[in-house]
Amino acid sequence: MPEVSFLEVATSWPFSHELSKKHIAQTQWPAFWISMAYVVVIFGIKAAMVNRKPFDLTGPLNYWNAALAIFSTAGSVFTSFGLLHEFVTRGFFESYIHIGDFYNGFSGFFTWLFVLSKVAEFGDTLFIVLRKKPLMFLHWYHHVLTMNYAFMSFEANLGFNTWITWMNFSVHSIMYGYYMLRSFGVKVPAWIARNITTMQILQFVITHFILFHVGYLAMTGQSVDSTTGYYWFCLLMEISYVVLFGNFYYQSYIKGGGKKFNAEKKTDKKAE
Ligand SMILES: CC(C)(COP(=O)(O)OP(=O)(O)OC[C@H]1O[C@@H](n2cnc3c(N)ncnc32)[C@H](O)[C@@H]1OP(=O)(O)O)[C@@H](O)C(=O)NCCC(=O)NCCSC(=O)CC(=O)O
Repeated sequence: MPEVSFLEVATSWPFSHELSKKHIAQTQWPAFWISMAYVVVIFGIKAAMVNRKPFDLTGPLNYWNAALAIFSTAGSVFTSFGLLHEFVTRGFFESYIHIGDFYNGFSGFFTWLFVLSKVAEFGDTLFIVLRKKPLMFLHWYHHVLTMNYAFMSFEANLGFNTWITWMNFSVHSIMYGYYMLRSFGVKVPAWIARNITTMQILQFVITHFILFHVGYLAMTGQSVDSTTGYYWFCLLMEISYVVLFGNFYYQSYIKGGGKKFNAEKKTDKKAE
């Protein structure tokens, strides 16, 4: 199979879903090995930083978060149009049962970039370890698994990936907006962080409903655009995210008044 370059896909017009699939198919294994190297590198840096002062990376972090916030917002807008087109032309349920035009045109272009951006998002963790901020299991586990799911499942033309892409872009536009404000030094109230965590959990819960519906249709012998392997990969991944983010929510906002709310009270007192 001839190699397909990034530029070839990026400049294909109208956007070619088939070409983007070839591109992701040929990069999915390098991406897998990058994700393994990522784990080694972040823990290596974490260990190397033990006796060093944290780097002040405020400037680069501002640009990083701003870029990801802009990219996610653009992705959210274009995939919203893509999904809306599916609702109007094929109906609400069909938008996740079978694939239509979503992977073509601008929404297809951004979905392809979405997959690739999952490798770029590893950069978040570099900032965490170099700035000596706490590295949560949830964080690196989520980054590794989401990236591999996005790359591996792209070839399978899954109906429900349209919704997953759109929801994740939309939540990330707000999440990176939040991180951007934080790195700019803006004091964002804990209730806003709580609402963002709620939105993250909500996207995983909605995906559960979609998967249950698709699973029910498949079990009753109806046609769905899914495969058994990727269906279970997706379902188990989503279950683990609900558990981990649910626990994060409990620790941050509920247990003993909530870590984030308590930290906020402390800084408010100091400021008085
Ligand atoms: C409200 C949240 C978005 C963020 O909660 P956090 O506890 O991480 O947030 P926080 O306010 O305490 O910020 C932690 C510190 O990280 C800095 N920080 C800045 N930019 C960052 C970036 N791009 N990635 C990670 N950390 C970053 C902040 O400035 C802050 O540093 P300082 O203390 O110096 O100000 C939450 O819902 C969440 O997702 N928590 C899980 C942690 C995580 O890694 N999430 C992102 C990947 S998960 C994801 O992406 C899910 C999805 O797919 O939807």
